[in-house]
Amino acid sequence: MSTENPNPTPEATPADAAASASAAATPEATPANPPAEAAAAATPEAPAVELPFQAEVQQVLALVINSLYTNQEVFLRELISNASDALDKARFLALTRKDVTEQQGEPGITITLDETARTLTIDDNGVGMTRDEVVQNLGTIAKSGTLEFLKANAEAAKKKEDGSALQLIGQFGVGFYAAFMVASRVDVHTRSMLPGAEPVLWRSSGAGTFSLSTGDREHPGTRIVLHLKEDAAEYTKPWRIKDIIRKYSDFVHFPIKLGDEIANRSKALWTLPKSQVTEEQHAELYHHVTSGFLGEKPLHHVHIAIDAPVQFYALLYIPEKAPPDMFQKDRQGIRLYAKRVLIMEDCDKLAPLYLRFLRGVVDSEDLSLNVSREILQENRTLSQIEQQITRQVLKSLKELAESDPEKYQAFWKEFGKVLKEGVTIDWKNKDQIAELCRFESLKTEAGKVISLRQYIEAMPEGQKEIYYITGLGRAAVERSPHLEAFRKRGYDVLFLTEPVDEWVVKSMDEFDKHRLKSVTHGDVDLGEEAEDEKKKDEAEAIESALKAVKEALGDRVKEVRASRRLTDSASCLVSAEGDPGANFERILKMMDQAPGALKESKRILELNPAHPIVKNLSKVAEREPSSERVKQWAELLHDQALLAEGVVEDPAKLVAKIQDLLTQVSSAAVTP
Ligand SMILES: Nc1ncnc2c1ncn2[C@@H]1O[C@H](COP(=O)(O)OP(=O)(O)OP(=O)(O)O)[C@@H](O)[C@H]1O
Repeated sequence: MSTENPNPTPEATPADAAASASAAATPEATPANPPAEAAAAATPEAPAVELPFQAEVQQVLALVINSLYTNQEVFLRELISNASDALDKARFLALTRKDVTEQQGEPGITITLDETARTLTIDDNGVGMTRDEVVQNLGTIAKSGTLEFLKANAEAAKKKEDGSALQLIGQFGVGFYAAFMVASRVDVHTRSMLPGAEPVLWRSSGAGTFSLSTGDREHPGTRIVLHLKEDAAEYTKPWRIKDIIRKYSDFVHFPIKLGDEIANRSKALWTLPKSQVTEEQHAELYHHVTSGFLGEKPLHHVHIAIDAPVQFYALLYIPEKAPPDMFQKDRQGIRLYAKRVLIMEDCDKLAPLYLRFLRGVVDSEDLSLNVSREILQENRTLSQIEQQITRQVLKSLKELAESDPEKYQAFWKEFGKVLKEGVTIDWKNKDQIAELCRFESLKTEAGKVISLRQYIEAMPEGQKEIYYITGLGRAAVERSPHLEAFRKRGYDVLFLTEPVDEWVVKSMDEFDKHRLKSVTHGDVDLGEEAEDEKKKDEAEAIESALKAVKEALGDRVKEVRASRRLTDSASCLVSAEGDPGANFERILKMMDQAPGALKESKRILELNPAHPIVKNLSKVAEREPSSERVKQWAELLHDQALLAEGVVEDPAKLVAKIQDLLTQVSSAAVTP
């Protein structure tokens, strides 16, 4: 759901009403994005009606009540979180529309406990809900797939007994229903700030239906009364409630009143000096802004306070695990506040795409509350904030890599492939991002990574270039014949095994003055004169093989030449310098962006002049350059080069060729 400016003009128009009435049917409707003008929605004198919960809600409720019962106390966190959001939305509406009903009193949350009646009441003077919104918000489940996810995870989470079950609740917009873990009946008295809204009373015992009637709430806001179950009487004890608030909701930047006391510190965490924010508070805010994403603590946070050229605070979190929506367009992002007022719940203009794993809050004094989403698209202040955030986050990651390499590796494992995109799109910060990149290599163990800087520092004398190989995984590149000469020389070769790497190397010609060079492209020159001479002689010695093989393969290869990169294998295929390369072409094909349009570039077949097969072939080819036998061997040298890359176009045909050859060899062996 997004809290964009719902209506920048002060007067509601018929068009608004029509638009918002249709919005009421959408699950994304929120009070700050009003789905229905109250005038169109309320039916003031209607008697109480009994309505069924959406079928999904019934199942979710059953799961919440019966399966996810450990750590019950978080129900309060969920209700406070909703109240805090409602207060944020009220502030926003009050500042952007003149026609809404004024909020009464200071914005805040009040909790009242009644031991005798065994009730807990949580009251906010936030945005409230219209009748339609009540039905929509407390009768259905907004996010699709919620039930399936809960079902799939509830049992596993329950078994773990580490609280992860409850974390599931917040993540899927079913926070409110957590009330039924502790309450046998819930009454919601609410009244929307929208013009003409009537009070509504929603009531349910969580068993299949809810009733809806005209309420008696005088002012905008929501009061939720929990009639606690017998075994939940502890939640009428002030000390218990205070504890829970301290534990989960201390960061809430509205006062939470409990009796005569304010139970939380009610200060926007991001405005505090860094040293004053505890790890627990970070965890709480993180939970709030991520809707309790899997209940994890943030892996790392970046706390920014900047005064010029634009004033803003930012408290940004990097999750422990990649959020499942990271690659979706409507993923959760960073919340944008202007002068402590939430103006957008998910603003994608605050960080570049390659930092899309960031979650958190940005708050600026320099933004007008009246900005609409369209204006934000072009907003200069926002782009200045984005630049600062980018710089600070990259700096913080660099510090993390230096101070806590293990944690950095954990970060890299989850988000490396996203961060790497930065090399290809952010020219200004390309070098800093390149510094942050990590790769496996010929010399690292599987799963271990090194930086480009570490690579350079470990280069043996004489090595000038940074060598890499691209492919679809460590296993695919590790045994590649292209690495043979490098292995022999003791040169390391970076393994670039993610699709994005192809774009990375195309955007990065060099790093710290060392050229990046693909070991599967062009010629290799490992730089020893004497070697060169020797190779030249060897190449001359296999002249006939080179010619005969080229003739046999015809147009399928660009060239057949003697290899300087093979030591053990007989043949390999390489791309000409400047050609896209086989792996890249394979990736493009998989992406299938322009089916059929992609023409594979031809490659060069290299033969190892020191290999017995090649030497023998050369001798035979001298005698009978176009014989069937020579053609057959040429085919096999080509096939075996493809096989080494894990790609054989027609395996059955290859098997037939091998069988043929074995037949000849075995016949020769039995004939004395
Ligand atoms: N105190 C409240 N005031 C106004 N609206 C509320 C209040 N409590 C709940 N709502 C509305 O009911 C909706 C459903 O609440 P619920 O806690 O089930 O999910 P959510 O808050 O949308 O998702 P999540 O818990 O993941 O943040 C909210 O999005 C909000 O629109």
